[in-house]
Amino acid sequence: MSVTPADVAVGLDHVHKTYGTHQPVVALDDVSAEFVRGTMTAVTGPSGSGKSTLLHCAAGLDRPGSGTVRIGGTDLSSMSEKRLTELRRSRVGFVFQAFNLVGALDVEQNILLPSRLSGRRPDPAWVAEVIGRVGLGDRLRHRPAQLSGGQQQRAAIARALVTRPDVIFCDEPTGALDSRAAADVLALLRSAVDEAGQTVVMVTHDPVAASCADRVLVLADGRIVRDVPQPAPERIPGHLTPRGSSRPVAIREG
Ligand SMILES: Nc1ncnc2c1ncn2[C@@H]1O[C@H](COP(=O)(O)OP(=O)(O)OP(=O)(O)O)[C@@H](O)[C@H]1O
Repeated sequence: MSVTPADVAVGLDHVHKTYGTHQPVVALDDVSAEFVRGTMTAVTGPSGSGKSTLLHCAAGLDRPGSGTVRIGGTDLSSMSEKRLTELRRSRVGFVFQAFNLVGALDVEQNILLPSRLSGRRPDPAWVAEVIGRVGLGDRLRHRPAQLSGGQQQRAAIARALVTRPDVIFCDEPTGALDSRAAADVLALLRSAVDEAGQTVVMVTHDPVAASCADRVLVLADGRIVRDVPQPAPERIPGHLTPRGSSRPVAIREG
């Protein structure tokens, strides 16, 4: 099936990124990739291969030295920092290994923070649905430090979902979690793709997480060295929603 420009949620075209000037490190070396709407892509590869740099450039958190990045057809290179921030707030969600919740705010305040920052009042019914999906209805008044790692990551996913972003970028979302909590997080990300049609781009070292994606990109030395569609389904944990299924994903409460 051919991909039209309208199908592309995020596109990188000949992206180069170098750090430092005296002894420059080439982090991305002529990377081109298209992330299709309504799909989950895992980006994997050895330490230092450029995964986080790719994610940061694709999400508009960092600017490439050359090449172009497009989100929903909008070229980020000519945008001012202010417009880039607005675009990130309205179109992009982030989930990080370290959760990045604000310790002084409770769960509900954390979940609503991106909406507050963008000055948009989210639909209360949608907020309730997101909170229900991540199974944190009875933890809304808790601070992040009072939650388990898995609960904190589910709060971070709710925070990413609440603005209904086109794309959710994840950097090692299961890296700090045990296997059960990781499975819950992967199920939530999968349902964002399969049920809400969102696009997930996930950096991961975890082969189980990668096997939940529709496609795996492997980086080495700043280049894409493999592009694997449909990784082996037998490696997908049995309790996750299979690709293409519309079955709801049950998340444990608590
Ligand atoms: N701020 C920086 N200054 C200098 N070099 C950097 C910087 N950030 C990354 N690098 C270098 O760029 C290269 C790619 O780094 P990057 O963090 O993207 O790799 P990674 O694949 O995500 O690694 P890991 O799996 O260890 O997180 C590495 O050689 C790294 O040392």
